Amino acid sequence: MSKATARLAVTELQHKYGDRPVIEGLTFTLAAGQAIALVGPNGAGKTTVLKCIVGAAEPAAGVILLDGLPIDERSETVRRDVATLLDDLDFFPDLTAAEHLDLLARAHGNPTPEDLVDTVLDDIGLLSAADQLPGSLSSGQRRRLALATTLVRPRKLLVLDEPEARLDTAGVTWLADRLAAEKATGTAILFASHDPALVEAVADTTVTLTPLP
Ligand SMILES: Nc1ncnc2c1ncn2[C@@H]1O[C@H](COP(=O)(O)OP(=O)(O)OP(=O)(O)O)[C@@H](O)[C@H]1O
Repeated sequence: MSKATARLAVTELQHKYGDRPVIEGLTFTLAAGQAIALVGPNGAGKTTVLKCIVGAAEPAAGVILLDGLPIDERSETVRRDVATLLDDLDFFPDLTAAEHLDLLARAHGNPTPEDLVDTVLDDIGLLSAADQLPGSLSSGQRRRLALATTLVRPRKLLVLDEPEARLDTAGVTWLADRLAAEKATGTAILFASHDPALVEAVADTTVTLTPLP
């Protein structure tokens, strides 16, 4: 795949915490409509790579290009095109599940998101919890709501850290189908996962990281 056509191109990425290298010489390209899974044991550096890509961590070296341009999380284009779910989200305690999604969709330029919000809530199995406050949702339901935030906004690249976390079996099956549908509409997906079945179902390419000595 040529770098010119890659949605995301990562070249010779290096990251250190203090003096300790965690990522060294990582290179991969991700095309529109494709998915790459980052796999490897705890501490291998998967989250660190994702953080470098979304600007939450500063690489020590390397180049990260989104559609051929250096990725800059402050740019409007990047904020529009890259939908990210890394950690658990902090929700507003006094906004319902539906209001969170509504707010996010409007912030990303959709003036009439009601139908979309209903569809996504239904899709993610939270329609009956639409009017609940985050504090009254189960941890799995909160995780579903967090995933839903990536689905009510524009996106060309989805960056997900262990999206399967806290989902039940049906939820993981839904997630695999949903990510496949995302790919079919041209979204590129970079995700870290410890679930071999999800990786098998979604990833076109697997990048295995190993902890550095
Ligand atoms: N803020 C930090 N400061 C110092 N070291 C860190 C920091 N964050 C992560 N590390 C270290 O960097 C290494 C990679 O961590 P990272 O979270 O990227 O791994 P991971 O592959 O995502 O692990 P897991 O599968 O447990 O989520 C680990 O050794 C971790 O201890």
